[in-house]
Amino acid sequence: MVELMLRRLSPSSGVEQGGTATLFSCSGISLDLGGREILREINLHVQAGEVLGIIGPNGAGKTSLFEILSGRMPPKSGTVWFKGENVTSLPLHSRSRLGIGRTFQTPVVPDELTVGETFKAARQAYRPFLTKFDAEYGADLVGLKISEDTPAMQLDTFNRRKLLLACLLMRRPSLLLLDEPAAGLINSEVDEIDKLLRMLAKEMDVAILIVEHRIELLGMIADRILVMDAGEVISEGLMDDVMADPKVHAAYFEDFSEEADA
Ligand SMILES: Nc1ncnc2c1ncn2[C@@H]1O[C@H](COP(=O)(O)OP(=O)(O)OP(=O)(O)O)[C@@H](O)[C@H]1O
Repeated sequence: MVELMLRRLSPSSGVEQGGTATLFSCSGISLDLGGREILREINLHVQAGEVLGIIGPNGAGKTSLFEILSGRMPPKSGTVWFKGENVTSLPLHSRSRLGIGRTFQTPVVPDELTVGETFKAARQAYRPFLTKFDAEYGADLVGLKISEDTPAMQLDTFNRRKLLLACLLMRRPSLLLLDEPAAGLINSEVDEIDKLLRMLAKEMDVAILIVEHRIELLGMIADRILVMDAGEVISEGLMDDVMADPKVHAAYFEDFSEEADA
């Protein structure tokens, strides 16, 4: 009992941090793959309605971190907390049920299904099964205006991203893990994603962790930025502050000079 209380009151449990209720957090996350250290002692936290942007040069470990936070991969060590509970050992589908939704860099849609069938499969993916109204709610939120009979494979990148996001949103998640949601989009589409994410966070209180290379998008929507390099967090804070951090300059500058030398 005492241990449980300590767990609940511990800052790393994410219940109370800096005077604000933390919805989701991780502490001491490390990961090895193929005999290499990929992540080392990562800590982060996010509260309801907050947008945390994650940036870093290629290979910094951002996607690997999302694999762990979403439950697709176990860490070597460390803990993931959601709504005050330790969810480190829960797989992806169990975390989805609790209210964690994740999107991927590449918006892969089902080969053989239409838009309507994709929604149906998502509605029935796990209990509680959802209704057509839930699917319409998700489609309305993202502004998806495509006939149900359209094969999902025929959708362009933007509508694929919208379809996949709608399938997540119809479950009313309280946390979204978004891996480069603007990749492959043109500027007007990025603006639409920007508005949608702001609405989800600020009007619907959804917490968002977003990995994104487009600094201008993050500058508009992120409340805080966390910068990763070579598997570690090297800077954290407001966008202007992290961009002025010499460690961040060094991480990007060294990467670019290595690319130029190659
Ligand atoms: N299955 C794996 N086995 C071995 N190494 C891996 C594996 N997956 C990723 N890595 C390595 O882990 C490191 C981090 O990769 P990761 O994709 O997480 O970085 P990232 O920051 O998301 O990069 P990008 O911005 O290019 O998407 C890279 O060096 C990558 O080569």
